Amino acid sequence: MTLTETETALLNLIRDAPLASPAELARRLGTSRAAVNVHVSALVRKGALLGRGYVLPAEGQSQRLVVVGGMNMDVKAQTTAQAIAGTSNPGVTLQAPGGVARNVAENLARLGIAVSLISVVGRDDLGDRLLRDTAAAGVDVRHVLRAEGLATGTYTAVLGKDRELLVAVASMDVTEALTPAALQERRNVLRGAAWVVADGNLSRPALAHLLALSAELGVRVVFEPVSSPKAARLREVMAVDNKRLAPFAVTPNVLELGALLDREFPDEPQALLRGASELHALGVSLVWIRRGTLGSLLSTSEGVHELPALPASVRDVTGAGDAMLAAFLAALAAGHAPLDAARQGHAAAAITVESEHTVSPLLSPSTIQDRLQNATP
Ligand SMILES: Nc1ncnc2c1ncn2[C@@H]1O[C@H](COP(=O)(O)OP(=O)(O)OP(=O)(O)O)[C@@H](O)[C@H]1O
Ligand SMILES: O=c1[nH]cc([C@@H]2O[C@H](CO)[C@@H](O)[C@H]2O)c(=O)[nH]1
Repeated sequence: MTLTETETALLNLIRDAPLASPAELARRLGTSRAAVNVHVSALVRKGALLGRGYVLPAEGQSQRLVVVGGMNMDVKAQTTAQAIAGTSNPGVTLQAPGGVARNVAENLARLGIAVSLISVVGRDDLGDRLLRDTAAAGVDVRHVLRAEGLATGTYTAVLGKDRELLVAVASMDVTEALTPAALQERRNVLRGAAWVVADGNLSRPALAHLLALSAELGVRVVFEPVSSPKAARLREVMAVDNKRLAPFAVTPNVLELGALLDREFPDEPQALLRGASELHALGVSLVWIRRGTLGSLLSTSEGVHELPALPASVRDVTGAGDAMLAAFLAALAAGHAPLDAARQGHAAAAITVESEHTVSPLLSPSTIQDRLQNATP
């Protein structure tokens, strides 16, 4: 992270007087309030400040996160014998609250982080259940929109007898109701957040608006692509104005990396790192590429790291990436360095793949620590 002379001077002033107003900072720096706002945004983008209110990163400091995007009821059907296409197969089904943004929010709450969810459900029984279950897990759901005349989203996955995904259908038209205007009405929820997580379920206009709003408020955004078709939305939004709209961080798997950069990538470290460098050149500071059982690659201005996946007895991989992101952010919020935070992310993913639920009810700071200790040779 390289700071300009003015940014360094401003950071020192903020260290001395964390509660000084922008006007006061402008006076001491001999510049305008507008210029202070621009420098503060740059400091947040570079990770030197955590957000507006000029909060500096500090060990153990409690922070609030906001997650924006999709919320579904997941229906997972597993065939009990080898699946036969084009006919009815005997099997078992399980319903569990899902949706990437909702999952990330629930995992964060389970890890003790104060988290608000901005999402949308229909005015129906599934919506009631999702709101009730998500609130019970500790998420602030007061800002979830209830769309009139639209059904709550569902994600229906068919798994084969060895629990591999055969096909899945996401029915999420309701997400369109999360418009730029709906996000604008909720802008005060974003103010002062340590991070905003945006998922790829957001429509292009909503994503563009959220990125612009977060830049204006000086809040860092991490974009979780969800799937390769949805990842392409960020590419299209950034093509308009990548300097202003690039998120601070992105967490694609290999296919989604391809969609972000509009070409295919082989799952090889050198090729993936070239992709990460291209994203850095577009203004993304942190790129964390997921490689399933091969682990992940983390690329920041501090360097590049290859991380292994932790051993696990897999029951259902749904939601592993969501838990991994949540544990990573929870660790960053607690003052850990990105590499250590990423290790905690892999431990959370291992705990999640062992659960039949999309969010493991066993996830907690202590189960993550146990998992890491057991994984150390
Ligand atoms: N079969 C597996 N065995 C052990 N760990 C796994 C397995 N699949 C995934 N994981 C763990 O979960 C992490 C996230 O999974 P993956 O890399 O597939 O990301 P993703 O495609 O974003 O996940 P998601 O299924 O949530 O969309 C992996 O990096 C790894 O730590
Ligand atoms: O298009 C989408 N497909 C799947 C999901 C969700 O992904 C979760 C697993 O990572 C799962 O809960 C599903 O609802 C989504 O939010 N959007």
